[in-house]
Amino acid sequence: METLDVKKENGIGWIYLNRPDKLNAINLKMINEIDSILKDFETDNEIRVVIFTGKGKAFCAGADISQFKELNTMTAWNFARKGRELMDYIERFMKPTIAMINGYALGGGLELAMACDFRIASEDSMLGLPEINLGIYPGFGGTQRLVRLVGKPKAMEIMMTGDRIRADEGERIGLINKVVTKESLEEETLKFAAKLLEKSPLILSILKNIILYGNDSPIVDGLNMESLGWGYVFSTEDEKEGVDAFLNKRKPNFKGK
Ligand SMILES: CC(C)(COP(=O)(O)OP(=O)(O)OC[C@H]1O[C@@H](n2cnc3c(N)ncnc32)[C@H](O)[C@@H]1OP(=O)(O)O)[C@@H](O)C(=O)NCCC(=O)NCCSC(=O)CCO
Repeated sequence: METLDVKKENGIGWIYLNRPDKLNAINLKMINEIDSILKDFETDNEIRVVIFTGKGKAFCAGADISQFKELNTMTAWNFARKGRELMDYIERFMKPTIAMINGYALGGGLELAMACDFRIASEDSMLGLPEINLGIYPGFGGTQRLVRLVGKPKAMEIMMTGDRIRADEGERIGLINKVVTKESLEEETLKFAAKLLEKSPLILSILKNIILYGNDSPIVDGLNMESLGWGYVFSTEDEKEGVDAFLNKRKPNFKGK
């Protein structure tokens, strides 16, 4: 991979954005490489959680601005569409995803983090959607996802001023799940991932699906999906295992079946 470093370890698929000299700015090559590695992780039964992070001092400083001079209406639209489709894929990914934010998460970098299920940030991280300062606006889903995560007034302030916020402010407004020290970032992220690894991967996928699609639907449809799915879950081996383990006072061993 030209723009990524990838590793598979103890059930976790790691995706390191790897253009540190450009603060891991996202170009078309990176979009295609993330898409390709996610397809591999999706079908690899050993991988149960995916973690995104950045090499060097940044998580990701957004889309690669050096490419912008060559863009016209058609090619810019196409680039935004490709970026957005990747973020949609990450959001709908069958397995839990975590953004381990190690520094700047700006523009497309924050949009990538927002497409993940969870965001754990080091205390020195800075977050923002500064596109307005370039005379553009967020194009990888930020205009929609930030509003849903933090509410309209804060989202409008962040996007319309382009101001950066610190990780602790991000946690306060609900954008970040957990802020930790720089030194403990990986350890804390692994601790969080370990909780997910203990659960049934099958039931986690179903639950994620219901939360996401339900959130985009009228509540009556979301509630209906919930109860239908709840019934379905009782036909799985993992439900039998979980209940049996509880009743017999032992730890469950979920198989994802
Ligand atoms: C993140 C900032 C504040 C860091 O500033 P600083 O520490 O001073 O580091 P720099 O010298 O600025 O950056 C080092 C190196 O990386 C290049 N770079 C940084 N960001 C980008 C980028 N987004 N695209 C391309 N290249 C980038 C920078 O040019 C330097 O390269 P040299 O060759 O050494 O000159 C600061 O870098 C910053 O503000 N970056 C831009 C953040 C931004 O506006 N992001 C939004 C992009 S648009 C977008 O994401 C559309 C999708 O919605």
